[in-house]
Amino acid sequence: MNALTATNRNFRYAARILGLDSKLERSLLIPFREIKVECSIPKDDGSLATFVGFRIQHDNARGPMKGGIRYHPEVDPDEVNALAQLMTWKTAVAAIPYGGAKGGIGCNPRELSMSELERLTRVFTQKIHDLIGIHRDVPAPDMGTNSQTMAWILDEYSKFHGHSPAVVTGKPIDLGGSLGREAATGLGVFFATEALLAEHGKSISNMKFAIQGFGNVGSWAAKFFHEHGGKVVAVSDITGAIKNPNGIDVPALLKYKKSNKSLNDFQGGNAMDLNDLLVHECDVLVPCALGGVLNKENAADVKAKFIIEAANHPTDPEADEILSKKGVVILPDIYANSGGVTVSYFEWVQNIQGFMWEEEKVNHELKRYMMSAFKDIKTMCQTHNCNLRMGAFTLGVNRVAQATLLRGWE
Ligand SMILES: NC(=O)C1=CN([C@@H]2O[C@H](COP(=O)(O)OP(=O)(O)OC[C@H]3O[C@@H](n4cnc5c(N)ncnc54)[C@H](O)[C@@H]3O)[C@@H](O)[C@H]2O)C=CC1
Ligand SMILES: O=C(O)CCC(=O)C(=O)O
Repeated sequence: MNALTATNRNFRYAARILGLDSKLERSLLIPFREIKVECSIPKDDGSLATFVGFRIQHDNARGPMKGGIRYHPEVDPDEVNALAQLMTWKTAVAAIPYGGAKGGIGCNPRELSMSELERLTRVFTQKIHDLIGIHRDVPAPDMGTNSQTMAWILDEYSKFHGHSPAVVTGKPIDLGGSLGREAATGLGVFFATEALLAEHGKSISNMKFAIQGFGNVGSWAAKFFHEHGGKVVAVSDITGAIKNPNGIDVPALLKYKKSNKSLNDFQGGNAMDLNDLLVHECDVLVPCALGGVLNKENAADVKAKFIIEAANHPTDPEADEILSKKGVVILPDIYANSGGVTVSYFEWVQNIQGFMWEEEKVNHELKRYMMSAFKDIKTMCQTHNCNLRMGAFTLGVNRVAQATLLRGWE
């Protein structure tokens, strides 16, 4: 199912549970602004390459719009639209004063040189600079982008508007980035998993984890699970997948990946088929890569008892139904991966304050926000007798609806 259809369906279901007025429902669903730009750059060999960039600004009732920028060949307007909408509900679930947005460029960053990536990022920034801003829309990294990408956006934006560190988050520390932001999504995933397992009388220790994606989110999450006694029994990325029933030595894998840029031929496990990771024997499945990976084709074969949605919309509604019938507990994306945007908020606050927090304070505050959101979601689940996804959706949608009603339309 298309990402936007799936996200709209979840939103409509939540709106029905909340009994939202149909006009308000329509107003919340339609994005505030959709930006599509042509980005042409000279390649290193002198030839011209043209890419299409998007920034979808979904909603700003609760504050400046916030969300990452993705570089991936499959970026399309519907997916960016869905991801922008998810950011609106996510920032509301996290109770941070933002709306939602998302951006992306349809490109394969693995096939572009550093200087080509820099030119592409600068051209994209030139096209959107007057529509983003510290109190308007604040980008951050997502799949295929990182702190270097944010540094280029900051530099290009500052040429038009003066030095503005708070216009992006997930920046390098030397440019005003926050301590703890790089690890934040993975650490938030760890706190969220700990809270969910505790509800079920379990702990991270000795649970078996299968992790799809070993980039920013997946590698940090794996590190935290491993450090707390979890057994990471399978890991995959775009280059391959490995398994080890006794638990992979995650620090050794991190070192291997850093020097080899690939998981292939890692000696601490056996190679397995990429697609088998999602149905591998484990207690906890943690998708940390693309959307829509759990669908009606593979949901019935999932062995995990818990799914932690570290990626955005990894489970489509058809899979949701199959998995819930099997009794699999799913911790939804708009809560599970909200640690990233929460520490982005701390970064923005630090930039505005002109004051840098200790990493310990960042992580302490992150845990506090994650625990508080979990409690709020559980309350919604009890109030509306619904699962965790609808608990999170009703929580987020209700907060945005209240802000919208309070502001009015005049
Ligand atoms: N970076 C962040 O702070 C946040 C990221 N997310 C979400 O987490 C997910 C991952 O994002 P990042 O880690 O930032 O991206 P990344 O670009 O750092 O890493 C993505 C990983 O997925 C792997 N991958 C791609 N296709 C794959 C496939 N078919 N099978 C297995 N692995 C595959 C890549 O090789 C890479 O290891 C995305 O859905 C993103 O939207 C959500 C919240 C915050
Ligand atoms: O850190 C941020 O502002 C956004 C992170 C993001 O794109 C996401 O949570 O999906």
